[in-house]
Amino acid sequence: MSKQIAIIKIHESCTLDDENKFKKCDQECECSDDSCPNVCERKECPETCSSNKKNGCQNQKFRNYGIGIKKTKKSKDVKAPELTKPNVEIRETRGKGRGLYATKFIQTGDFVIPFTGEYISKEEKVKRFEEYGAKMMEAYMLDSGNHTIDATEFGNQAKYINHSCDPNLVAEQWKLHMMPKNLNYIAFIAEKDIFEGEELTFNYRLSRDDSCNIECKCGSSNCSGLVGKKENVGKDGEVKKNGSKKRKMMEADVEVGLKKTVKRRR
Ligand SMILES: C[S@@+](CC[C@H](N)C(=O)[O-])C[C@H]1O[C@@H](n2cnc3c(N)ncnc32)[C@H](O)[C@@H]1O
Repeated sequence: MSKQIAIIKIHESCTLDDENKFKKCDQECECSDDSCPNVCERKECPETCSSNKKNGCQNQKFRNYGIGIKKTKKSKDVKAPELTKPNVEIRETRGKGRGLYATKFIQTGDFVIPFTGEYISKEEKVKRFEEYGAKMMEAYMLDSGNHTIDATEFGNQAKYINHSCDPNLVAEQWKLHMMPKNLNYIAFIAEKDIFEGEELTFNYRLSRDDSCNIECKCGSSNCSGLVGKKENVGKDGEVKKNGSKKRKMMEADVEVGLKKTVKRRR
């Protein structure tokens, strides 16, 4: 069995426009798009946010999935969330092993699924790779910035998301209320409308250290040929081979740390 790894590196910086710059997440705020300061900064709102609002707070997706729930004195008065399950299922693909598929229509900007697992250091990642390799086990890992998230033993369905050079998901880093500030949580957000039965994919963007020589079977017209291979982007930002303009922009976003926004809806 081969070792498997997915690495992402994402930089997010909130750029609220002048009108919303000094806005606070107050009773009027629906927390459903970037006009909410918390959503804009990719921070989940505190659970008490819901009870202050007529229509509830829409920025509770990790908590609704069961992540980051901590009982506090205040939270005794707040109803525990009814846990939501993502509209996805694992299926066998053609030539890529298992994959994750949509079981319902998913709209652009929707939160699809978080990536869960154990948070480990870079040193532990190297150690575990060797251990998994020795045991002929597949390793499922994602780089969250400060840590690597190891989903091999304790991950959710998100570990079965395959790579595509023309993906329909983007991985975002989020901070959760009451959770350590150095932990980045990862959410997969729909970058396009996704129809029932479609495979969910994201761009692995493997770093040079983690690059692999697996032939990419994503089937997209801008396929780079290898799973997660970084394209050859010149100084002028021009992709040297096999790159579409859209892909070039995404690469540039990552390289220079610009904001990559997917407009969120309710
Ligand atoms: C994180 S796993 C994804 C789930 C995996 N398909 C499975 O069955 O466990 C990553 C591995 O899936 C396969 N894979 C993912 N995307 C692929 C692609 N576009 N083309 C070929 N193989 C792919 C490769 O073997 C890669 O190492």
